[in-house]
Amino acid sequence: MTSKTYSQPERWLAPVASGPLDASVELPGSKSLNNRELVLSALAKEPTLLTGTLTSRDSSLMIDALRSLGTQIDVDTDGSVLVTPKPFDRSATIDCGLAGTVMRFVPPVSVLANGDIKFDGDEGARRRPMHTTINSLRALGVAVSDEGAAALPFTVHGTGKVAGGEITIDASASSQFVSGLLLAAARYENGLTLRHEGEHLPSMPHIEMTLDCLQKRGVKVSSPEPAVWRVEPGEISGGTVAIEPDLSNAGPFLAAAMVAGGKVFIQGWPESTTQVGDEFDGILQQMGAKITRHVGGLEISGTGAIHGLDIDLSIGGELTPVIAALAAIADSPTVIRGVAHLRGHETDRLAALAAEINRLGGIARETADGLEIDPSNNLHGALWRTYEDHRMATAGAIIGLRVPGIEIEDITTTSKTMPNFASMWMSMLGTQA
Ligand SMILES: O=C(O)C1=C[C@@H](OP(=O)(O)O)[C@@H](O)[C@H](O)C1
Ligand SMILES: C=C(OP(=O)(O)O)C(=O)O
Repeated sequence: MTSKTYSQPERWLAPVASGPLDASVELPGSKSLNNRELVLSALAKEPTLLTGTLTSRDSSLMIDALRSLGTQIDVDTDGSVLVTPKPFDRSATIDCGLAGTVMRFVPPVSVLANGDIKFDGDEGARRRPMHTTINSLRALGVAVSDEGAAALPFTVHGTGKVAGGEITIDASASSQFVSGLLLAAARYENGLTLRHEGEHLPSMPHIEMTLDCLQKRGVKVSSPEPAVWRVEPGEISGGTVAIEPDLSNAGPFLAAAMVAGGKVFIQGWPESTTQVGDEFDGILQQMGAKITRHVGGLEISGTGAIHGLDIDLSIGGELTPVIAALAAIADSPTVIRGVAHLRGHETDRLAALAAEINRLGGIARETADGLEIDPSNNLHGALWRTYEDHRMATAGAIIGLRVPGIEIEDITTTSKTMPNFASMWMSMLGTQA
């Protein structure tokens, strides 16, 4: 399982923008919402129809994982997905690929199975932090066997029910440890009171997204004090749930308008959302963009001028590669702070971004919890390594709009959350005046 790749690696020469853009972009569904709603649908008391879903490696891995537990999932050609909950009555082997949402969300669900559920994933997944998930399941009284490394692979020995109650975890390395437990907790006999004690708590909006998804399905949730959450035991409703467009994946397209100049309209930008990608609005304005919200979407326009900034991105670490790419071609220095946990993402993103920006003749330094990036007059084409990371590939494409000759090592890494990235990028450029 560990050597499995989704598709053959494919080099891709990033296209240079030859003029200002005038594009309208339709994004695929949000990975974070999609995979939360798949989990909640499998745990619900009745079927759920999901519309506007994401079709990508991470969503397929989640569908396969929930099917392996027993859930019936019917995928329609129009992109809607009907999830019919069924008993988790069997043992199973689950491939997490490189998906944080699968490796952190499915184990707390699998404790409800009557059987042994084995989890493994890509080679890179075996390096991602999993100790908090494993420790938290043990704290709930569930037997988990690992190979001593508190990482993938491991097996959850489900008995069909869990008492729940109160546990304390350290979620410094990922908010997904919190979200995974909260998503499953309404099905624990006594619900769950979850307390985080640790140095950092990254990605708060993702935790708020989890609470919001639960609440919308009739689950009683609360946060009695900071870093403490309570999920009452109870039924999870089904019905019809629409998945919003992925605002984190809007990042490269928004950045494109700033690099090439001109404007890009993102279709379906929600008026209100729990997605942290909404933060691009304020951040990119600080970097020089003009943003206007319209009914039905958001429009960004740029002039090609990009300014550096000093920013704490702890609330949205997954936005870092886009900001770092813009910083590499900005006219003033950038400091990105508060994202030490990015070292446990698809790859060590701080090391990867610094190495690749420097390979192009840029000036980037890793700090303990982020990056410092200075303007450079020496940017040139080179290989841009992708480290199996979708956001490394799209970051390279952003710089490639300005700097000729950037070859993306493997563009198929974008299949993790946006398999059509390359063709969407080309059609956006096809609109150049
Ligand atoms: O819950 C989620 O859907 C996510 C939470 C965040 O994880 P971390 O807190 O590990 O950064 C984010 O980076 C990831 O892309 C998706
Ligand atoms: C960190 C990310 O993914 P994952 O859900 O695998 O953690 C990401 O998409 O930026």
